[in-house]
Amino acid sequence: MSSTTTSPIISVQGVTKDFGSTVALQDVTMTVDRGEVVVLLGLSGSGKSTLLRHLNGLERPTTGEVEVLDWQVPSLRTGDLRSLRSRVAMIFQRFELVPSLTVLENVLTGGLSRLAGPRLGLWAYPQAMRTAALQHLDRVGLLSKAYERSDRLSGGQQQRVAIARALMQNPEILLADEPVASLDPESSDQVMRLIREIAADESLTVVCSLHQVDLALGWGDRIVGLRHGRVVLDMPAAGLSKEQVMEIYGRVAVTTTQIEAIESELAVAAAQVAAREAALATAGNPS
Ligand SMILES: Nc1ncnc2c1ncn2[C@@H]1O[C@H](COP(=O)(O)OP(=O)(O)OP(=O)(O)O)[C@@H](O)[C@H]1O
Repeated sequence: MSSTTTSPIISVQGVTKDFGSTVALQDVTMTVDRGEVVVLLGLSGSGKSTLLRHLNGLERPTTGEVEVLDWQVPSLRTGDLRSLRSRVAMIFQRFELVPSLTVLENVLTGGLSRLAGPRLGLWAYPQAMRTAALQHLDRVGLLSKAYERSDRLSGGQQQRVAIARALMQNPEILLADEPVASLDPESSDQVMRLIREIAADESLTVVCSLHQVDLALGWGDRIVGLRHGRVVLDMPAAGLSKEQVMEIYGRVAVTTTQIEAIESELAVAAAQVAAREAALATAGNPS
């Protein structure tokens, strides 16, 4: 009998992140296997972006460990950090394209880390890179827009350009930070479907933050729920219903946060009542 064990491509162990008095992440532990498509699900402010940014070294944990592609991310210095980021692409809610550049030039910037220096203009890039950029644009269905200024495109199209730019890195991991939060429902569906198809075709590992339960349920292999910086749910998406997710969120809200707050308020109130009763008793029985 043979057994195979694969180590996770991403491992986050006991990560806490403070920004001054704000605790953005609290003792977060999660792993992602190669080829997995994981959704980070949580409300605004739950820590999704902060967690994603730890995975490519944009943030360092206050305590805890982050290992990605066998690198201990928080201790990486500039050169290794650049190597890590060339293998870990990221797309953002607001696309982060250069508005005045053409679509094709924007895609080409995704390959800059492979070149010795910055490039100005389309023809400054090697022919092979221009060909690859056009292929990626074709992949996202925007070949016909290659020579248009990127700010002339719709939001959904701009996000598809950002995906093509990410593909220029030949990444192993794609981080997507609320990639459809600025899009209408139809464009959102298109973009989410595209990411899923590309992940399968390219054997990409994907970690994507979302706040919409409906989108998350039909999409990822696994859902990791965050609330107030804590992991409150980590389950395969298959078979998980919206009610279950909402219920788990509700219960966690009540058990960990609200009950603690209510209990401490009750303790204060009880102490005040006891003090008042003692004062009244003393006033009523002067010795
Ligand atoms: N650089 C920072 N400085 C101070 N506080 C920060 C910083 N980055 C994040 N935070 C705080 O950390 C908490 C988590 O923020 P984060 O952006 O990770 O949440 P999120 O789930 O991604 O929410 P959203 O979708 O609204 O961005 C929030 O309270 C936020 O205000």
